[in-house]
Amino acid sequence: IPDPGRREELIKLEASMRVGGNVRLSPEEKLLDARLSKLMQEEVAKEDFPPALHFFKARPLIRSSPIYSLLQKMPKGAALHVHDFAMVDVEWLVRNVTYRPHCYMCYTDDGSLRFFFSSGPPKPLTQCSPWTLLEKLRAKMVNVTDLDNSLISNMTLWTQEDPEEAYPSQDVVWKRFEQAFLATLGLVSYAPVFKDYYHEGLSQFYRDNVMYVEVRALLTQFVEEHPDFFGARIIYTVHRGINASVLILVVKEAMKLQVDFPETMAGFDLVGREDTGWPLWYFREALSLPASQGFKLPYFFHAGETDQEGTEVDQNMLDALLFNTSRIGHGFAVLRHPVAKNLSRLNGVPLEVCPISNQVLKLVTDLRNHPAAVLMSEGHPLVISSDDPSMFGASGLSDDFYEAFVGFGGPSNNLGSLKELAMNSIRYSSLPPNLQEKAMALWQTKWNTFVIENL
Ligand SMILES: O=c1[nH]cnc2c1ncn2[C@@H]1O[C@H](CO)[C@@H](O)[C@H]1O
Repeated sequence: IPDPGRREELIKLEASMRVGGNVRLSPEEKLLDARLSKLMQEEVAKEDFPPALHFFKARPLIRSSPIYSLLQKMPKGAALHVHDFAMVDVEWLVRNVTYRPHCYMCYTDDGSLRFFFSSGPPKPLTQCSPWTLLEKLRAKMVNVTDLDNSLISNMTLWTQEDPEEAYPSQDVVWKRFEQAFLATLGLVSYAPVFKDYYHEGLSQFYRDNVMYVEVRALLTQFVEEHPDFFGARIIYTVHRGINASVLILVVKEAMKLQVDFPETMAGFDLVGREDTGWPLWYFREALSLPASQGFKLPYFFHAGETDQEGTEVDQNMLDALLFNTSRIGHGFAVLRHPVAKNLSRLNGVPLEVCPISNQVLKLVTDLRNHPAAVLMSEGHPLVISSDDPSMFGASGLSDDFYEAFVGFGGPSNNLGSLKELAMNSIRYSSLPPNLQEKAMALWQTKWNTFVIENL
């Protein structure tokens, strides 16, 4: 016969193990926590429970939730997993960038877009329509809005259609995803646009109360204009489809960048779909190069962004840890790899969890079933990030924080969980210790204000 006292004890023990389970709350924080807990009860009682729905359908429900408005105002710390060309609202790219002079456009045979800035017509691309100057095209059109809307939908996965019908498989969604990146690339890799793009990207995160970003980006004048922003660092990346011999050259380049720009370079990573790319072990010679020369090149590997069991790629998490990765991008496969999971925990190597990305790219349907729901309950080191917000119709970090906070454990979470997640993002960032301390102190001040203002 269970002893009620013992039961109580075990429930408390579990609660103390969660992310944030040991955070002690001040009297003010307790008041806010009580309010939050009431809101959470109302949220989980909703018939259309947002984390159970595809984000494209859930977004209006999320955005009208009082929890979302709190999360928006909350100082969330750092965004540690964000891709370069997926930071800024696509609307901005079309309405601002494609209206600049010298912007050429063409359609590929499979209906995707390519752009190029050039003073005269660029060299024709194979399997692509002839280039047209957008300025000329728009001058001839009666309805430019339709054109602009079609450009927008070409550069994001966001759709009003049923997402399950639009993207029936991982193959389909990844193909569209990579095409959208290629379209964006032609706009953003033009130097004047590049500068504005990063400024705009950092602004979008800053407006969402994020104070530091780790991205494949250049430092801009943004920090001077916003002294309470800690800037951005670059994780230099290359696509995991390249040859092992080419990676040797790329890693050498990364080492050089690390020496030349120690304050901007955070380290190195490989990107692209894991299931169709080379496994990390294939690149072992190149990846061993820095350490074999006594050189410190921090790694931030994408690993375990797969639901395929037992493939070579499925070993990426363990290999990332063996190569001494500083963090793991995604780590969705973690529950199937107990040894990798223990190593990540013992060595304090956090997983960068990106809930909306995993849902849109079809690793999980209902976010309550995301592996990070288990990790949260065990107090595993993790941070929440947004991966490619512009591709998914998300904004800053708030949407992903909502999905994690409400979806991964719902009422088991409290203000302490949010506090710990935000602090984790600073603690696990690659800011050097002195800046980390400064960032944490500033974050604490912002947090106290947030608490008082939202009691
Ligand atoms: O979730 C992701 N996993 C792996 N690779 C990604 C993800 N999101 C974006 N990219 C990769 O980043 C490149 C642009 O920096 C894109 O081409 C895409 O391959």
